[in-house]
Amino acid sequence: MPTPTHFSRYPVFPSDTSFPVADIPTISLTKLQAGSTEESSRLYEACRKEGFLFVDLSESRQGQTLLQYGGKMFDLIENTLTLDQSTLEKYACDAPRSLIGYKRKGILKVDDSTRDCIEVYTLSQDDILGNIPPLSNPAPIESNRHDCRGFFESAFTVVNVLLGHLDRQLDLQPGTLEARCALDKPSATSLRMLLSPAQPEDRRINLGGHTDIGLITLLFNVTGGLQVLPAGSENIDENWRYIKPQPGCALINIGDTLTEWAGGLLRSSLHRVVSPPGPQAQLPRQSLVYLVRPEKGATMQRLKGGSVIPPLGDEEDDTRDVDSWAVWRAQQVMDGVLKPESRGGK
Ligand SMILES: O=C(O)CCC(=O)C(=O)O
Ligand SMILES: [Fe+2]
Repeated sequence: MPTPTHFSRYPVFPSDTSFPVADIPTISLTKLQAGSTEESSRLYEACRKEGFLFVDLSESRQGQTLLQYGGKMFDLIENTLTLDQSTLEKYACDAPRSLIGYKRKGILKVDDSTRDCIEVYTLSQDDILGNIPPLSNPAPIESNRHDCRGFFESAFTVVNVLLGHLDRQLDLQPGTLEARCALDKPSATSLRMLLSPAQPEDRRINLGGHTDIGLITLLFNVTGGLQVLPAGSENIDENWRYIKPQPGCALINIGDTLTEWAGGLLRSSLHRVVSPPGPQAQLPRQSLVYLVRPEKGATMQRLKGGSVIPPLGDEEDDTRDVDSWAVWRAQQVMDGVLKPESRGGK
């Protein structure tokens, strides 16, 4: 998570059993950077079994840089999403075609009778890094473009360490996964900044169960509220588990596209956001979600070569373009047609 200062602003995550916590492994970035085969196997196991893991950034220089930028982005969420509604509406996104820009509360279905209660501002990586002509964003973002760039670059540096180990574990040529999402390649990669209002009286779902569409997600939050449905559990309320934020760590989860590319070996897990547990619900909740998507023009086709990813056999290869696939899926989910569920994993 960003810095201890951000943690100290909130009551601690309650320890009573009415807020059951998921068992999520913590992997050391320093050990991965040093090439530890044991840590690499632990990473791969977590990507297959839970689809979620913490990466401890605190001992690594690159990790600490990311923590610092994460802290700055947390301040930016507050400065941006507390602007008045009419200012934010000028940047309204064009969902589901594109989520870049501002999303007000209530656009997404949580279930048949309820809508989401999260405000979101989504920043395009291409915009911040100059892969496309600049877009217009609210003033707090425009005056902090330099820090936004620092966030994207340092977050990708960390993600790239993970992708390098996944190449190795999946018996792919070194650099295979990075080459498909490199920073200078136009893509739908984005940084989602989320803010939910305080909801002390209300134990409700803020963002319905979903899987992330892209390759891999790096997430920072300070208060609880994110929940995962553990592998093998039926989708009923009692089975959902909270993910307890860990200081000095980023939370990572595998997305649908990487699961498809790897022939289902990795797990894209169903997750959702509910009111923060206990006293944490008295304050607004922020979170920062870096969603890595493949380069434009890539397809959903399974990665070939190597001895680990299973060959296709009789199944048909999915030649759809990644971005049109994502828009199609987002529309299905928004309309409540497609019931999201976990994919892949062992
Ligand atoms: O707010 C969170 O903790 C998670 C949000 C999330 O899952 C998403 O934006 O895809
Ligand atoms: Fe998500």
